[in-house]
Amino acid sequence: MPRSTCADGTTVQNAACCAFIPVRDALISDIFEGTCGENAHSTVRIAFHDAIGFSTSGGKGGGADGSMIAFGDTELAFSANAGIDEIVDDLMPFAIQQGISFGDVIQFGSSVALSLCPGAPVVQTFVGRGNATAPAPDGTVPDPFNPVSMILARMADAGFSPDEVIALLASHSIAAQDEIEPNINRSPFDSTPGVFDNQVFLEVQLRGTLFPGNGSHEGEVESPMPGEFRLQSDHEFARDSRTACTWQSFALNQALMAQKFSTAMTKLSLLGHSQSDLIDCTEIIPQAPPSPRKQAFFPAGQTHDDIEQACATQAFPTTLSTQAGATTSVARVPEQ
Ligand code: HEM
Ligand SMILES: [Ca+2]
Ligand SMILES: [Ca+2]
Repeated sequence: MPRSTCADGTTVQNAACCAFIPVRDALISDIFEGTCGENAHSTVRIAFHDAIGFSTSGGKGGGADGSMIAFGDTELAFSANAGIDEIVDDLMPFAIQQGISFGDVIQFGSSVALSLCPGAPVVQTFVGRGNATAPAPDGTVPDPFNPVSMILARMADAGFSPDEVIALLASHSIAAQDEIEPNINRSPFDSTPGVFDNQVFLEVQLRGTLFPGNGSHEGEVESPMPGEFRLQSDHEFARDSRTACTWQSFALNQALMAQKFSTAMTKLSLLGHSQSDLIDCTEIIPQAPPSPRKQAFFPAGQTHDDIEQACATQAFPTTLSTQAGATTSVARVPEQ
């Protein structure tokens, strides 16, 4: 098939992708403000919450269909979706103005958001989703206080293996909480929330010693450093025999993490769809800048002694270095 030339001079395999070039540019400038900040993070989160309303055995929604926006009156009232309303307020009028479906604004938007986060992989990205016909029922999105078995069972019901779940949790490298403890909103899950690195896998493996805010809350456990917030579910995934070795493998290998995440994200974005019904527009997704480092580091003041070894078959290596300087508080992600 001959390549088509778009209005801006870009050539693409499928002419339908031309229409998404101005959409991409407007997302970057108007929604994400050119940075891997709150709105980029929230768009990756809604990509999960919208898509996971799906079961391989049916009856749990249409997957990556934009139902989180189209049926927001229903789905945004579910407690696991607390806080998602903010990004819906941005993406809903944007999609209408651009003339694209809610399912596409979420999944295409997530891939574009990732392109602003240094270290993130390009995610194979499809467009052409139709409109949602019904809301997802409550209970499809895991809560951070759910036991590992329960989260793995829910994810398996949607078609994901334990290894794929851990790969998707690389997203918590560009993440913060607002809703569990609103007093310390925007407190991140790792010390580098603007970088898609593997710090979250290393830092969640460190011994928890403090609560960053005012004591404990449901779904929260102690974190290793001031300002950092740790989800109970992340903590348990890092220590459960079913997932600990995969968790550690990502702490030790950023390239592996990025590659497994990318594949799992594409799978997520296709829930409820046949790939052959959609159009592959990956070639208009920009490549993110590289991560500033190739290896994870111990935050200042922490060493290998602070690792809670959990993988039974491979010891955490002693080769990673400690960041220079005194322990500092992890800064909140600025509000957008
Ligand atoms: C599997 C179990 C998971 C649980 C229990 C979980 C739980 C949470 C919680 C409680 C928050 C904080 C929300 C708030 O208070 O504002 C959060 C944030 C986030 N989650 Fe997850 N999550 C899971 C999986 C995922 C997956 C699979 C993705 C994407 C692929 C994802 C992406 C994010 C992102 C990007 C944020 C940050 C949002 C922001 O900073 O605005 N999470 N998650
Ligand atoms: Ca959905
Ligand atoms: Ca990070």
